[in-house]
Amino acid sequence: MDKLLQLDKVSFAYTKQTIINELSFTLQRGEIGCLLGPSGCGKTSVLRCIAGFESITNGEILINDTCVSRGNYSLPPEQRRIGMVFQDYALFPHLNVSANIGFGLHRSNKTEKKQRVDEFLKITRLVEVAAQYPHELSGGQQQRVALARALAPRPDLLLLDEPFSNLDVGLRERLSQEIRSLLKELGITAILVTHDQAEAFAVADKIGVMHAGKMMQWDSAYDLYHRPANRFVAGFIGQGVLLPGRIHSSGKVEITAGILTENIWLSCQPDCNIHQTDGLVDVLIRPDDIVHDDHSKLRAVVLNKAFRGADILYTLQLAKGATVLSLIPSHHNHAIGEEIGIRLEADHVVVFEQSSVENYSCTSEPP
Ligand SMILES: Nc1ncnc2c1ncn2[C@@H]1O[C@H](COP(=O)(O)OP(=O)(O)OP(=O)(O)O)[C@@H](O)[C@H]1O
Repeated sequence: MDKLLQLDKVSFAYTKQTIINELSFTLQRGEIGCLLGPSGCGKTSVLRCIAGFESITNGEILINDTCVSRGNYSLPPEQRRIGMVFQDYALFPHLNVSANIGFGLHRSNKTEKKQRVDEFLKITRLVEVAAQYPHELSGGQQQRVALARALAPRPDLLLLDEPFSNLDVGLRERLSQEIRSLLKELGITAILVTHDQAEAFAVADKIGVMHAGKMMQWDSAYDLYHRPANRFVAGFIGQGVLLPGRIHSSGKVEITAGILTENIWLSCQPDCNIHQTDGLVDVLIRPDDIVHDDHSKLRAVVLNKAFRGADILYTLQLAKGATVLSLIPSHHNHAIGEEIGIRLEADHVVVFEQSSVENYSCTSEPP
């Protein structure tokens, strides 16, 4: 694999307000990356810097190992070989579908242009509506036109800014999977911006979780969920609760809320000093770590429940007062206030040091 895009300690400011703060990540050729984070954390600004619409204040952006942006230099957007799909699609209303798709092909002759437009009409399943205008199309069709228009000039990199946000949930899910298949088939390297985790998980190979202009973690969906680098990522990705715990000198972790009968082994990074901090930690417990078991001695009271179709997400209160979440198959339909049996079934847990501002995330592994 080779690097297609590299951001190295990129910073960007509007007037004096820092918007992006020493952000770094790398995307390999053919990979799909996603920037995920709360509103205003700077996701769109990162795309605009990569596209060359904004000048960065520090750091470097490289595409195909060539620097396109640094503090005092910015290659013009039209020379970056980048395609963009915006939230509102930005289709030209006075041009029909074919003309919209062909818009960026000004370097091709007439025959080449027609061939390329026909190819992308087919790829994006728009042949039947080729002569129609944007206002005559559904939201999903408009989005496919925007995608075809961005892909037709064969860019090195495709940037997608919240491309599904105007579509209803069902269509979003279907189109996000369709787009992933299409990009993979064509071998296109792409970055998607979204604040929807399900969308990021469905489309991306690598996900960057951003917070206040900083990259909190750039990783696979699996590692973001199971090995979050800090408390922000642990709270932002998936669901779960942090329960107080204690690390024993044996290297095992105990959850003081009393949900463990046996302690779990813990393995930490070499630079982690968690064992020297009186062993006080917060242990991340995910809803899938707590299973329903009628025979368990550990009892919990149903505080709340959210029906999810196949499962119900229960909020449960333990005897010692702590609250946990549990994802239980929905045929186990318990009433609020009912007491049920539960047990912890976790292959691994993640812990964070309680006392330090620094966040150490340690993951337990079987001995
Ligand atoms: N033209 C501008 N002038 C000044 N500040 C701006 C401008 N555009 C964006 N900002 C600020 O930059 C910050 C990051 O905005 P950006 O749009 O990159 O965030 P985002 O993560 O994409 O947000 P959202 O998910 O809401 O689209 C915000 O605080 C925003 O107010």
